[in-house]
Amino acid sequence: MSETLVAGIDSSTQSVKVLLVRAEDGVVVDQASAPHPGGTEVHPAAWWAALQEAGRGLLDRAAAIGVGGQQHGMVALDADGEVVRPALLWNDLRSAPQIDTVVEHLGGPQACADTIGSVPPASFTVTKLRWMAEHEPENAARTASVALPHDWLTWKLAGGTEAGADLITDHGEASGTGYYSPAQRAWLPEVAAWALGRDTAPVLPRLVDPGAVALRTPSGQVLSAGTGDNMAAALGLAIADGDVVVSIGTSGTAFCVADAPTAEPTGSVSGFCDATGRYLPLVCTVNASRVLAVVGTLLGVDHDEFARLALAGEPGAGGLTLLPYLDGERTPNRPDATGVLRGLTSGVTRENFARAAVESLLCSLADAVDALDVKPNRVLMIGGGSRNAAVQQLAPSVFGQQVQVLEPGEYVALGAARQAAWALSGAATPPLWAPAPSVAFEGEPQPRVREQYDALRDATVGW
Ligand SMILES: Nc1ncnc2c1ncn2[C@@H]1O[C@H](COP(=O)(O)OP(=O)(O)O)[C@@H](O)[C@H]1O
Ligand SMILES: O=C(CO)[C@@H](O)[C@H](O)COP(=O)(O)O
Repeated sequence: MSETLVAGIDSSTQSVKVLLVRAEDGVVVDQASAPHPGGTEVHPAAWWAALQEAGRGLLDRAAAIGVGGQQHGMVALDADGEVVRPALLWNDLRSAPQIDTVVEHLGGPQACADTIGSVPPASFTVTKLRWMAEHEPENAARTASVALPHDWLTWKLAGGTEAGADLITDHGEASGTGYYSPAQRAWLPEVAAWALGRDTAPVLPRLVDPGAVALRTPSGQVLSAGTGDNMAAALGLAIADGDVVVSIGTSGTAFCVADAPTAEPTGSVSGFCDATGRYLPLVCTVNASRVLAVVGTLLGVDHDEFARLALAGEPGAGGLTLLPYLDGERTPNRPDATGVLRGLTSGVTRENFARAAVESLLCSLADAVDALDVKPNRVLMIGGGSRNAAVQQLAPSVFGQQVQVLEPGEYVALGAARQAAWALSGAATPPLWAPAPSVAFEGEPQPRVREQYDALRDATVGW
């Protein structure tokens, strides 16, 4: 008897990854990836071209397909379904000035968080729509519908050509827009209309319930609702209460599952929905694996040599402290920040420079975990940066607890595949797949590392 295969897609910031997975037990039978262009403004056609390249010979073998994608990106479509302008991505912080406008419109920080689940950072789509209305009114006026990266790709897979005709999304992705209510689990079209500076709301994707069949491809394959990449990772890892996931990709994220929506008024925690009908409070930073890449490039070394150098450095990096807000920062909200290096002396070494970079990344992620305000039973680490031996070995001493590093894998794409298998099965709950293997790392707590970092972070407010 032939096995049933499903495909999971992760259309993330730097690349697209496609997994072909056995529906029955989640075993990956084939995979491929293709790069995305750099920058924070990308034409969606580039994602579609990359997906076609990576999906060749894989997607057509799947009975069902699920798409996970980088969250928040603004894909504005005109009445003919054409892209109005290149998408502004989650890490494009030009709409930071529009945060206050949105918060004021919704009645202040707490009212805003109660209405849309979050005090929106510049990543959220609503601030980008508002930016477009203020800076490109002709594009705002032409916008007939608004999708997000995974919605648009799912629509393309369904053969969509008419704006709004069959755009779909899920509650997880919708909760990152800023014109959706996690408490009511419904769109707020009036907020989208206001953001675009007009009376009529754009067409918003139809909300599909977790586990439902959303659409079909022209050849009849099931398309599940898809979701944002962090929700997909949560589904791929099948996280439970007490688990906190730390993901080190282009973004750094810390998230957990919850029974009730979050409405945190400081703006640190985004109150998302997950992909199973529950909630996913999440803290996100924009400077993650790139911090390691930038310092590694300056030192002229590859990932492995960089890790070796960092592990040969001293705890606290001999007093060298890096504040890693290289490209501005989202959490804390410092969109205009740049990186700061303190404690540079003539005794500086390559080892301590590498060490300072790893410690700074881990401290910013430890801040993210703290902002969630939960006591983790388990910290699970995923993402490209978690493959770095120095990150793995130093994380427990910075987080002050054991860290489980998941075996290298594409957990966003795996979660999207699990959602596809769920939709295909018609069952009430996702299929049970074996948990991904992980390695546990332990370490002596090093409070001095965080003290040094906290002092620099707090001394540079307003820089
Ligand atoms: N061993 C490693 N050490 C440090 N960084 C790494 C290592 N392996 C991969 N990366 C980084 O991980 C990033 C990709 O991670 P990924 O989770 O796929 O990101 P995204 O989903 O945002 O595209 C790249 O920036 C790459 O440089
Ligand atoms: O904005 C967020 C979460 O709110 C980011 O986590 C994006 O979803 C991008 O993810 P990666 O490409 O870094 O995985």
